[in-house]
Amino acid sequence: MRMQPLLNSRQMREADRRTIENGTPGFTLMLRAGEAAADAACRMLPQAGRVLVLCGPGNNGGDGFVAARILADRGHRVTVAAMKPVADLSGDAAEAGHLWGEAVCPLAAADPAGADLVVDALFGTGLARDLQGEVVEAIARVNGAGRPVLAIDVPSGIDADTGLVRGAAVKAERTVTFACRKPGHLLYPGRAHAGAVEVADIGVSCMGLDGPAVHANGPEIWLPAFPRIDPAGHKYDRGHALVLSGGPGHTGAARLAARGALRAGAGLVSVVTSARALAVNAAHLTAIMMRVCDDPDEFSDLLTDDRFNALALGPALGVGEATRRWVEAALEADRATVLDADALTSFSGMAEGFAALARAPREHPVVLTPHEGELRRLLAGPGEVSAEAREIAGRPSKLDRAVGLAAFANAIVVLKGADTVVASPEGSAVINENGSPYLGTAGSGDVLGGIVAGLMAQGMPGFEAAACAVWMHAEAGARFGPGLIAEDIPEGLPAVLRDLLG
Ligand SMILES: NC(=O)C1=CN([C@@H]2O[C@H](COP(=O)(O)OP(=O)(O)OC[C@H]3O[C@@H](n4cnc5c(N)ncnc54)[C@H](O)[C@@H]3O)[C@@H](O)[C@H]2O)[C@@H](O)CC1
Ligand SMILES: [K+]
Repeated sequence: MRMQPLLNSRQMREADRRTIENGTPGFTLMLRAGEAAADAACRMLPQAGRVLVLCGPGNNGGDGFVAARILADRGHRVTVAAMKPVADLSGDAAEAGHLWGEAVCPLAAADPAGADLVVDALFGTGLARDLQGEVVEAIARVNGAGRPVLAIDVPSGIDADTGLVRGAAVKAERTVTFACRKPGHLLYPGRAHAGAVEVADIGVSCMGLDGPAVHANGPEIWLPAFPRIDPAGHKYDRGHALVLSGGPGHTGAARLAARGALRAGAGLVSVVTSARALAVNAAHLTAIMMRVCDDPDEFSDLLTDDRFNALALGPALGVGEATRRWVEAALEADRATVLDADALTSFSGMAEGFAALARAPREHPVVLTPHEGELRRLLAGPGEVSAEAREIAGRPSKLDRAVGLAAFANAIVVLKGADTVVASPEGSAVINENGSPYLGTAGSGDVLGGIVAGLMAQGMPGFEAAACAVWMHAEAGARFGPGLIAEDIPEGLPAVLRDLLG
């Protein structure tokens, strides 16, 4: 299993530049890129057919001209429509335009409805601003025609770094990209626009580049750090996770999280419950134990016992001062801690105060698991918030928001969604892609927090535990499929673990 780096457009330009400096001409790279695109097009259209290639003004368009030449040589009827006449192109793209060597029609005349396949080579990693005018119209015609579309490198109009639509964006059935995928292939809406993404090796290395280390999430990231069971060990070697329960009527979330922690392999898991909620918790728990704490001071006393080594709190605790005090007690105790839901929302408009608590010197990791709304409420109020916090909340890119909050709070951040991002305070991140829409079900996030805590209870480092939990949670959910409810996710973990651990 190899790590899958995701390079942003600046890193990709740097990788191209280094390859060219090391002796491979840029035009050679373009020929390889164009050939890879033509190969992908032929797989989509195995019989000779009508292919419309749309070429932009830069090197993405250059790849398109090369692909057009190869497709025509292989017997397809190829029409090229371009934003600029070949005479106005420069550099490698001009050379590619000459290689095509046949008529080019203006973009406005392109007729996607009359094609069996559309090859989109308008813009790639060089997209620098929102699209306007005739390109937007052409993209609307392509998307409206309903013909299969192959995008070269990135669906045009998708920002390769953020996955956001810049004005308008092509909807592709497949995308062929070069060297490695870009964050915009995994982040929505880019992921939906890209369709199936294949990576072509054109002789450009993605390794050893400066800047953020962003990867696709997968076992190669965290399996080496996965806690291995000692054949001679016992449950006390595998940690004791505590999950805080809400009051009577709000206890289910904690039990879901606790079940996630136990299935993830924690040796012992206890639900911390008030005396008032004890009966209802007791009625529903068997392998999971209970501890009664009626206030944060009792919780602090409990935490003088250092066998309790991982904590999860937030879901169904209620928003307000009381929950803030439980969070303070948890953070002061310096255990591996997961904060979710109400534990975050209770600090709405108090981002600085929250960050000060989380940033206090500590030995054990803090993992925050907000969804977008919780991140926004934490960082942007309502209430007085610093310009720094507001700026992070307002970043257009999900990746940048996650990395920003991680640095701000000196915590690992799991920014949840269909394209969950896990970010470390140092700026590295993974983007998850094995999820399924069925995971968006009540209580699903509670189970996730519990899995993170369960892994950390076994000594797994915070970032790896978070990335692993996100992946296993998504995998269990995706395998279950339709009808999934949160209770099914912990029960799906043993099969996932069996496959992972062999
Ligand atoms: N040596 C290389 O750099 C290689 C690049 N390759 C291809 O080159 C692409 C990157 O090429 P470029 O950097 O030329 O970038 P693009 O071809 O993506 O687009 C850049 C051009 O579009 C213009 N532009 C940007 N945003 C615009 C907007 N909103 N409206 C109108 N015009 C806009 C820019 O001024 C520039 O002329 C990659 O995506 C890939 O397809 C491949 O050929 C492999 C090798
Ligand atoms: K493109």
